[in-house]
Amino acid sequence: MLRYVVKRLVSYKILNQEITSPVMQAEKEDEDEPPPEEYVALSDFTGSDSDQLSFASGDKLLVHAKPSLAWWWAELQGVRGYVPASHLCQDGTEEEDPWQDEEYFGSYGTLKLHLEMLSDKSRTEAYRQVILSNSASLRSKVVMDLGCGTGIISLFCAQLAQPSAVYAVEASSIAEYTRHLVKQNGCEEVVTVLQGRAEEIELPEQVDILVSEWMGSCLLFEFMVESVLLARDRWLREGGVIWPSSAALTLVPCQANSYYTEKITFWEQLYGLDFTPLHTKASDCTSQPDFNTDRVTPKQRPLAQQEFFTKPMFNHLIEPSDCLAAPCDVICLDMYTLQVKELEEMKGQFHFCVEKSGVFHGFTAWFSVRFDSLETRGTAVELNTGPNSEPTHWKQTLFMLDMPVSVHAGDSISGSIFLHRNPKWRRHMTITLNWNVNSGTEEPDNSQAETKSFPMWR
Ligand SMILES: NC(=[NH2+])NCCC[C@H]1O[C@@H](n2cnc3c(N)ncnc32)[C@H](O)[C@@H]1O
Repeated sequence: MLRYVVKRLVSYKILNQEITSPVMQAEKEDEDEPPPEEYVALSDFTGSDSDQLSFASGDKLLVHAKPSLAWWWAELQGVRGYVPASHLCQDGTEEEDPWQDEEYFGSYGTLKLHLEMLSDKSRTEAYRQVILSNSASLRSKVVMDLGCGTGIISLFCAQLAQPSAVYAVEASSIAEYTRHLVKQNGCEEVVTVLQGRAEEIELPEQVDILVSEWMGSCLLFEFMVESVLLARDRWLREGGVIWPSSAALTLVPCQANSYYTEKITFWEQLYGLDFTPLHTKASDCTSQPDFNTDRVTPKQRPLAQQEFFTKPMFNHLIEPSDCLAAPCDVICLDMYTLQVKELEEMKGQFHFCVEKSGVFHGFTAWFSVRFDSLETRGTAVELNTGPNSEPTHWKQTLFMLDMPVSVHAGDSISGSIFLHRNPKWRRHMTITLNWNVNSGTEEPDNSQAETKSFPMWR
């Protein structure tokens, strides 16, 4: 999953080399400007200041430049201005599959991804422990392993328990090798590898257990969870068990001094020169605009923050000492009742009591999943990807504010998190954080409400 993201980021990197043109490019009028691209407005937008261009759903805009991922320089009926990229899509001629399956399953057809996942001992041992601790109850049961990859979970089932059948479903070309691995380990009597998408393959029977390792960055990126829910509804018999049984997304306000220093403070003193205009736009405006909001366009948002803090940092390792408060589970999923339509927009609230003074650089997120025991009164197994557990290949995800805030013990940080699935790119989402910092000493002041949206990754 992260490797998929890295692959995407590589392609984004190539993309960014094309479009990391400074804002001035957006205003450049000369003839070598590349021809504008035509986009269609998905919804209405009303600009909030003079350099933003308002439009209505269905309007055809000409996009002249993409100086940032969030704001583009576009034209409508001869007038140019900044527009929010999230409101636009290329007209219907765009052929690309919204699930990007060719690239997605192509990336899982390489050993690189499976090597990394199998190298993650916390992840792989958790699934092994689930099978081992439920081996007696797995006797004579029918199992579906959705997205089996190299088949490790299916092989655990055949090696550690005596199920009557395991259907190992894998859409990528790795499935051809998975069949060899099943035979090589003497499991071909029990394990049947079916190559194809779980949504499209046919099983010969209903299953008693549906097991899958589907979790992505911030729990949901890749949205493979949708495939698990569809398989649950189609193949899991009444009273069957789904592993993981539940999942939680956890959030904490945090310091991120080294990352902030590396990307922002770095510009303070460079070889005796002052590069601070790259991280502060104070000179351009009388009052420093509030960068932590979506309303600021590239012109107001400093270039360094725009380039380094627009997207989440997906391979962050947070130290427990960087946590400014006790972490909070902000979104909890019950895999037995969760519906696909609920994946479009998920919301969680939080209220953090700051436990120690420090700099509030942003939020860090991670997830945990739980595997209910098949045995009555049996012990559940948990896989936790947070800072107090053994590190996993998921690491944690860091959401940086453009402007850090000093906080003190006794302050509170309250607000909400929105996971908004991308209506067009179905494996992607935007995570919007809304927060208020309230000093422990003064009356709560809601005018400090902040909001910032982070594309993951489109
Ligand atoms: N934890 C994750 N985020 N990804 C790790 C597991 C992903 C594995 O499931 C396969 N896979 C993903 N979706 C599907 C699907 N709908 N049908 C079959 N295989 C799938 C994919 O090819 C890969 O081998």
